[in-house]
Amino acid sequence: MLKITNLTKSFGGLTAVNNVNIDIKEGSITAVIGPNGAGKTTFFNMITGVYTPSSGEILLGNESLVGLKPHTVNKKGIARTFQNIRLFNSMTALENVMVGMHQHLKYGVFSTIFHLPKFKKAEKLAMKEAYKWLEYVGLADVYNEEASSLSYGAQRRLEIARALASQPRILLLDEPAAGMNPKETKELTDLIYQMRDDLNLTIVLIEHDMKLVMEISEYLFVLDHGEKIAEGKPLEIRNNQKVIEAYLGKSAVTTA
Ligand SMILES: Nc1ncnc2c1ncn2[C@@H]1O[C@H](COP(=O)(O)OP(=O)(O)OP(=O)(O)O)[C@@H](O)[C@H]1O
Repeated sequence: MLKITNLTKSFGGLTAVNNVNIDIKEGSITAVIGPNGAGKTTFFNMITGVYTPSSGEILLGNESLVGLKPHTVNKKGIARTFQNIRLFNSMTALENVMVGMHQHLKYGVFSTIFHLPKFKKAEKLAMKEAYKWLEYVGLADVYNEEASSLSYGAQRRLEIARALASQPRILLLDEPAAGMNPKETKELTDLIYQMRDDLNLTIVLIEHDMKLVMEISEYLFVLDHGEKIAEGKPLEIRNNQKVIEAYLGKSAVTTA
């Protein structure tokens, strides 16, 4: 579904992602892992149009995403969450989800400014739809609370609801379990399965929580210093010498 070929991104003299090839299968739960600074977020930023690759190709089906702006990539069916939660803190949970939907709303600027009936009707529908997504991620009871007042786990769910509201086919989750307690992580795991199964989503996640990654991913790609050093099923990755060395350091492995 997503075919990434020879993808490279350099910042001045630093090559953050170096000639990486990754295929993401439709309907899969795939993880991109690697030590700090391996290039994982840069990789997501290229897929979502935040960064233009220095070279390489990103194909969604037969269509290239290279050079497209983030909102265009989103319209094509790719949504994401961020490593550092990016919500509108003083807006309610419901309003935050409505922001995620704006691309799909059909009223024009004129109707919006003058609050014409067309706008009001569209807004009502949008609120209903946004509420549905809050219900889906288990946040219906806090729909009217300010985002900043929600627990950390709830804020991460709210980001997911906002991403879902843009009706993606592929959802990229950047460290979704960061800062979560074990109960929240378990609930997140259930939600990820649920999204894949109910919504036919393809899910790609960057995650440092190895327990979660090994449990939930069907396939993994491992980056280290910008290069893909391994790919495979969880068990293969767990036993891969290169991966163990990347995480622990070569000296730690040889002296162990
Ligand atoms: N905009 C930028 N300008 C310059 N260097 C950058 C930029 N973005 C990322 N880098 C560098 O690229 C490298 C890869 O960073 P990236 O954030 O993609 O790694 P990561 O695998 O997501 O790390 P982490 O797990 O710590 O989030 C790092 O050395 C980082 O400092």
